[in-house]
Amino acid sequence: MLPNVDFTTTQSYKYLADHYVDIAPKHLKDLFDADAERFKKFSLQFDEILLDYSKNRIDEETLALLIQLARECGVKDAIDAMFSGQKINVTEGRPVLHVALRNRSNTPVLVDGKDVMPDVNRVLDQMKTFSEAIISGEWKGYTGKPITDVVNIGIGGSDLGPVMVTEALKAYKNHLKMHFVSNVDGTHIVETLKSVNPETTLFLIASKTFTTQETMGNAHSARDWFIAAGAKDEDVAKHFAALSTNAEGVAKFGIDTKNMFEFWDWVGGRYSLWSAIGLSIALSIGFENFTELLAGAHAMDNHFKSTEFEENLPAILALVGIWYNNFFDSETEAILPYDQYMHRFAAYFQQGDMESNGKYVSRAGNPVDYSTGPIIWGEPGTNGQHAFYQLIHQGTKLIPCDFIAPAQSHNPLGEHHNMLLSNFFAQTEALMNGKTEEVVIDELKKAGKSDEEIAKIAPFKVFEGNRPTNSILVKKITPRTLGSLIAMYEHKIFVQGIIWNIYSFDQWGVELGKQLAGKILPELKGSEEISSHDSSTNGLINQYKAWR
Ligand SMILES: O=P(O)(O)OC[C@H]1O[C@@](O)(CO)[C@@H](O)[C@@H]1O
Repeated sequence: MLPNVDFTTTQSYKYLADHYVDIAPKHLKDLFDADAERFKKFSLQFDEILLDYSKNRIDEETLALLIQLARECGVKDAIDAMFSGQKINVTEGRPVLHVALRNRSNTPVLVDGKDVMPDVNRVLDQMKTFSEAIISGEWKGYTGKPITDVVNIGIGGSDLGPVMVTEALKAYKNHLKMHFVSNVDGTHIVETLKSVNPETTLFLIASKTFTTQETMGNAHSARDWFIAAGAKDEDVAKHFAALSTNAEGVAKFGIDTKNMFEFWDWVGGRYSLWSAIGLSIALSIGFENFTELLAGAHAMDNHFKSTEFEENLPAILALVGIWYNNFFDSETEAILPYDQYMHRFAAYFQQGDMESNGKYVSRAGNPVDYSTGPIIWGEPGTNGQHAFYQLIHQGTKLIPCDFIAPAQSHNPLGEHHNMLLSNFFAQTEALMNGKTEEVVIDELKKAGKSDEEIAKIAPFKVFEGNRPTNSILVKKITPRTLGSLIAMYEHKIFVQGIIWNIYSFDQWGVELGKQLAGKILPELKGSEEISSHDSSTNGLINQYKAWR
């Protein structure tokens, strides 16, 4: 099973705490000035992905101690436990095996003594056959027309992954128009249904549990709309498919289980885009490209489980993140893709990271007394530069940032890509070097400012710098490199959870709100005053009922 080590009691943690005192006062500029080989020492390449982590507040001693920390916390054993199908999702009694979904080597993966690969491949074959029939137009709707629009109805891991990937790989998409409905707010389904024709629309009801309130509500509304448009119950089979682990729930909803694409309870929702939940991806970019996505992730899996931590991209990202989170007290991490197609990448890892490591109870069952999962946020560059970079450059908070960019654009147009990449390079350089008062004053003098004007404005134009970043340069965002990138971040999250001694695989924290919403929903019917809650909740509910 998983190790149960309080990392703050390890020898390497103690050494790191001492080392922090030594390295914290050093400026990144000085670290670079002192070592011409710094970029070479602190960068790694995996296939067509370059990770430059040299603009971090580390030296070789820091890295060695962080790697020692990973070893003392049993990270390698934990990796082996995950890949071998041990039930490391202890609070739900399940293995954590999204890696099996993309195990293109087809080496056996045993769950309760049974190899899961035949089932994984059966569903992949079913996805291939189905997606090819829809894409080719061979599959006809109830009036004999081919499908033109696909509406994926799901939320959380049943939405964020498909949305992020189909957007990131838009350059590979075919003629099918993809739509994603997730919010229970009626606006989401109403606005979507305005733009589609019931005769040529396929609905994918994506839900691991097939009980999620938002998804079931939207699914029923879609079905009501479909029947109200003139279709009959028997036509549902031509226009509704289910992606789920819950065959009983699917049948109860009225979807033919022939149109069900199953996956299993050892697939976490936030790790499910590689499973049947990825059917919308296969429909959007074609099954072959979907298998390329799987292959890229599989390549990263092999790298992760077989590479020493010194050369291990997910491990390095994880350890550098722990350095800031637990020694510099940073609270957030920004993911900044300089690629408009990757505009949902940060949002995807808000669930991936925060639902995994947003935990305060250790694997021993006790509240922890240290910081765990960071707040993940971000927007594509260069837009972020015109929104929140002010705070990253001159705010009082340390915000480690991951800058991601492709060397090749899918839309080469004049100087655009050079302009984009010039900003990608310049921002991490500026965050590292800053701008000294001396330089500011010199610039103001050259601009003809008087000494009095300079004295007034100079302090506001100084940049401390010393703000850490990772730069991830990808040759081109393709299904394969995207698969590797996503898996790299998944494994980074895994390593951090192991070191923080928490369970990264359940999500009990999302349950309480759902339970209370279930109690409040019936109170919203009728017009009587509500008094069963605290005065705030009662006041809000009663005002809502008065106004609606
Ligand atoms: O796929 P489903 O079972 O409908 O769950 C949707 C999402 O709901 C959760 O918040 C769990 O309740 C996420 O973990 C999950 O991805």
